[in-house]
Amino acid sequence: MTANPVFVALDTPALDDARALLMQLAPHVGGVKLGLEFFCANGPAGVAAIAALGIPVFLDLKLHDIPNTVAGALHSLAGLAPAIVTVHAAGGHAMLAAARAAAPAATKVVAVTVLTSLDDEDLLAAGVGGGAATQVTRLAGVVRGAGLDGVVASPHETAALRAAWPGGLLVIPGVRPAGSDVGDQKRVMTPRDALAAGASVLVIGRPITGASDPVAAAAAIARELAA
Ligand SMILES: O=C(O)c1cc(=O)[nH]c(=O)n1[C@@H]1O[C@H](COP(=O)(O)O)[C@@H](O)[C@H]1O
Repeated sequence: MTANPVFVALDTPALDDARALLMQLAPHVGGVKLGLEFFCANGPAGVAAIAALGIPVFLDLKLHDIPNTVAGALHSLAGLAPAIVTVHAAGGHAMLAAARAAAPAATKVVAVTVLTSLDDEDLLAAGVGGGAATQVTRLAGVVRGAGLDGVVASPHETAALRAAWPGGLLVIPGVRPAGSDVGDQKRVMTPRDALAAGASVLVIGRPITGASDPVAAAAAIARELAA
C-alpha cells in the first residue's frame, strides 16, 4: 500500500488536535485511520480537512446495513475518495458486492471479519462456535467471493489469511509493541510479528497517540519495522 505499513488511528473528536498531531507524525507513518469517533464529531468536512494534508486516509466506518443503504452511504462519501474504506463482512455477499460497486474504483474496500476485541468465548456467546480463526477464514471466503480488496482481521489470523489470499489487502489492528497496554484488544501481536505474518497495513492507535511522546513512539515502531 505505502512503504510504511502503519496507519495511525486518530480516535479523537478534536479536528485541530488530530491535524496538529498528524503533521508531526507524518514522517513516521504511512497513513491515517479516521474512525467513528472522529467522523461522528467532524463529518465528511473533517475527513476532507485531514485529507488536505496529503497523507493517505483510511476511512473506517464499518458500514453494515442492507445493500441499498450501504451503497447509498458509499455514494455519499464518494467525493472524499479515501484510500481504504471498511464495511462489515457479516453483511453478506449482496451487501459486500454492492459496497464494492458503489465505492470509487481507486478506493480499497475491506471488510471487518471478527473484531479484535472479541475472543472465542464472545463468539460462542453470540452463537458462533468453532472459534475466531475459523470464523475469520469463513468470512474472508465470502468477502473474496464478493470481489472486495481484502479484510480486517487480527494478527492471529494473518498468516493463514496470507497463505489463502496472496493478493489480499490484509488490514491488521490489535497491534501492540512489546510492553505496551493491551487495553480492550484481545487478539494482539507486536508490529514486527504482524508484518512478518503477512499484514499489508498495521492499524495502530493508542500505543502512539497515548504515548508520552507520540512522535518518538511512531518513530520507534517505524525503526522496528524497517530493521
Ligand atoms: O476496523 C478497524 O480498524 C478495527 C477493527 C478491529 O477489529 N479492531 C480494531 O481495533 N479496529 C480499529 O483499530 C484501531 C485500534 O486502535 P488501538 O487499539 O488504539 O491501537 C481502532 O481505531 C479500532 O476502531
